[in-house]
Amino acid sequence: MGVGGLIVIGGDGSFHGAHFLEQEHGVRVIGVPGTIDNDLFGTDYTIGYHTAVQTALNAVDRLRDTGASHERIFVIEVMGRHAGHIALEVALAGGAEDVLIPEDPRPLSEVIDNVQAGLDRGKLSSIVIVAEGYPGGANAVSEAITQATGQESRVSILGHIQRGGSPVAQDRVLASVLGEGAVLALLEGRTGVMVGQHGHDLTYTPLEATWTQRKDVLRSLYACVRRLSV
Ligand SMILES: Nc1ncnc2c1ncn2[C@@H]1O[C@H](COP(=O)(O)OP(=O)(O)O)[C@@H](O)[C@H]1O
Ligand SMILES: O=P(O)(O)OC[C@H]1O[C@](O)(COP(=O)(O)O)[C@@H](O)[C@@H]1O
Repeated sequence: MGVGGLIVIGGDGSFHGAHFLEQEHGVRVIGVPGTIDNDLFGTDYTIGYHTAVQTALNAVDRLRDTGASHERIFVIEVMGRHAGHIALEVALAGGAEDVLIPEDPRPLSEVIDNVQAGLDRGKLSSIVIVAEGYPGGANAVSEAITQATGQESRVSILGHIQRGGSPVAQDRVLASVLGEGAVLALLEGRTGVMVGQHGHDLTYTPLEATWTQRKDVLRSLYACVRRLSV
């Protein structure tokens, strides 16, 4: 085909295509992780993730104003069909009362107890962050909270605004570092790997491992959200 090398930016769908191009046509390929979900094995962070978190957090800050002034519970749904990375960071940074993620479909009674405990202590508003992939999404969570506590709650589904806009500095830096790493990898003769970053180190993970292995959410963050939401 006359293609010396190909750098593919994307997630597991794009990497599947890149893998088959390499296997079936001998094209040298390097993957660069790009997804707001941050759910790719082989890198601490993916390009787009930090921007999506910041965008969602800005929305949470705005919704908090109505929550406080109107004394309401807000159930805010963030993206993440299969992953709770965005939800966890938004919940922690946004001071949410609780967070629900697909990796841990715990019973809603726990969230209700948490919200009720806040109400009993005189809290006038609460924020619950729900990742899109949690069963039933924000609507189911809101209905259950209202039914159990008798308090009005409002749902806000942030949707596709989380996947666009001007990237935050962390994403620009990450994209620059990984982009350079991908070009250098090709020049060094590497192929069939995704360039990622662990701490300050660049790493190269076989493309197949990025979809056969799973990156877990940071359990320490999850525990921290729940400890701080008292
Ligand atoms: N198994 C596959 N083989 C070849 N190409 C694929 C495969 N899966 C996805 N693709 C291609 O990769 C593109 C991006 O995949 P998609 O799943 O939409 O996004 P992402 O790369 O973020 O996972 C698709 O539009 C499709 O053309
Ligand atoms: O409705 P769409 O366009 O399929 O997008 C929603 C899905 O894409 C994601 O935003 C991930 O997108 P990217 O991997 O392209 O960044 C998921 O969180 C969500 O489930």
